[in-house]
Amino acid sequence: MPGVLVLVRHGQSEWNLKNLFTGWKNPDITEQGEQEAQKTGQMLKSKNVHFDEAFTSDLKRAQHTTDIILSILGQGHIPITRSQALNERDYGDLAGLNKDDARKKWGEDQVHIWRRSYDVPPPGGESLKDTVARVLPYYIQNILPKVMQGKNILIGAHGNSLRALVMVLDRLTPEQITKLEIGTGEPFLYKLRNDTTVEKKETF
Ligand SMILES: O=C(O)[C@H](O)COP(=O)(O)O
Repeated sequence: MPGVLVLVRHGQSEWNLKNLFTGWKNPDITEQGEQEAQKTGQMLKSKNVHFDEAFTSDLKRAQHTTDIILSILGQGHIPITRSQALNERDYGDLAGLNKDDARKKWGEDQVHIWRRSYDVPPPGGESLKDTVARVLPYYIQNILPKVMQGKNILIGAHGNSLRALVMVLDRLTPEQITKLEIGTGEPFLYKLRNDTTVEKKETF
C-alpha cells in the first residue's frame, strides 16, 4: 500500500513580510514563519503521521520549515534530501522588487499574469510550466517510488514549486491552476492509489 505524501509550503519568510518577489533568493523565515511551521508540526502530530523521509529545496526557508516540523514530530533523525529541483519558481528580474511597486510599474494585470498564469514567464525567470518541467521529473524519479513502496514522505517546499506538483496530482487545467493559492506553512496530505493517482487529499 502506498504511503502518505505531505506537501508543506515554508512559513512566512523575511521577504514575504517585506512583500518582495523572492524566487531563488535565500531569505530565512521570520518568527511568525517559525510559529506557522510549529503549528503545522502540531497538526501533523495530531494526525499521527510518522515520516520515513523528507525532501526539501536548496533554499533556507524551506529547509528551516522542514526541520521545525520534524522536530515538533520528534522525527528529526529521518533522512532529508535537499534538491534545487524543488526550489521556488525563478522570479528572474523581479526578484528583490516590491510586489506593489511592480504593480504600479507594469499594472495589476501584467503582474498577476506573471505570478499566476501557467505559461507566461516573468522577465528572465520561469513560468509555472517551466517549474513543472523541473519539479515533475524529480518527483517521479526520486519521491514517487518511495511513496509507492509504502514510505511516508514530507516535502517542504515553496508556493510555486508546490503549485506545480499540485497541478499534476489534482489534474488541474492551466485555467484552474491560476486560482490556486497556497498560504505560508500550509500543508496538504495526499493518499495515493497503487496506480499513483490521488485517492484522497486532506487540507487542514
Ligand atoms: O517567491 C516569492 O516571491 C513567493 O515565495 C511566492 O510568490 P508569489 O505569491 O508571487 O507566487
